[in-house]
Amino acid sequence: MPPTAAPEIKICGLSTPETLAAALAAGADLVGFVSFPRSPRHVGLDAMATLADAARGRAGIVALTVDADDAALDALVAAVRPDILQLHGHETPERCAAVRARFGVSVMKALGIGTAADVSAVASFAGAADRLLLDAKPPKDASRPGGLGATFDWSLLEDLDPALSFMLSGGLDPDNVGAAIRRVRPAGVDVSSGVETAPGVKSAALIAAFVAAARRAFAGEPAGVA
Ligand SMILES: O=C(O)c1ccccc1NCC(=O)[C@H](O)[C@H](O)COP(=O)(O)O
Repeated sequence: MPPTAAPEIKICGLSTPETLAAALAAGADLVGFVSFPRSPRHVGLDAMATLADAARGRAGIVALTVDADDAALDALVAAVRPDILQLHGHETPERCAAVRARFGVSVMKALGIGTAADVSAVASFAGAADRLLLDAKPPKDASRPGGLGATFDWSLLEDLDPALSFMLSGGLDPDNVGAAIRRVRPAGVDVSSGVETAPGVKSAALIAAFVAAARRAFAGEPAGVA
């Protein structure tokens, strides 16, 4: 599932049929399911397959893994049949390209941004992944590499090659996503914590508010127009 020219809105970390239904009803373009046992959003393969089947044809199905080996990805791809594999660990450009070639699915590579050096590294992934997701760099002692609800300094992205297309994530929520889109001009946005009432507990109301706010900003509506 290659990206289109239209902006993409992704709701990540969905784990129940009810909140998946809310994301689909709100018009999310991509829905993400987390395979990382230490995460409060982790779903096992059987549950992920059931959720994916409910979303198939209505939104792009994104399966998120962290430094998964081929055996783990074999099992996940066979069970879930995702449209996109989100690689959220330390995968290199070579590993991203190898995953794409082996499984024949689109790859979304998440990259943590905390310094100018992190921004410099982004370009090396451009040919190896179909989508680049720029996220807040997790602290060294973080329990997981993403889904932490932390923003990063968006001004760092001013040094990015303007020809590079990327999605923005990291601490977005219904209140700040419009400003983020107007300032950073990403090709898409991704949220998890910002549409939750507690870690792993998604809110249908917050999902709807997030998608609506992002759509308004992508449509070029000025801030303050509801
Ligand atoms: O959500 C998790 O628990 C998670 C665990 C391991 C790797 C990545 C994880 N989440 C990634 C995301 O949900 C998003 O792609 C991104 O990090 C934005 O998250 P948030 O700042 O919570 O909106």
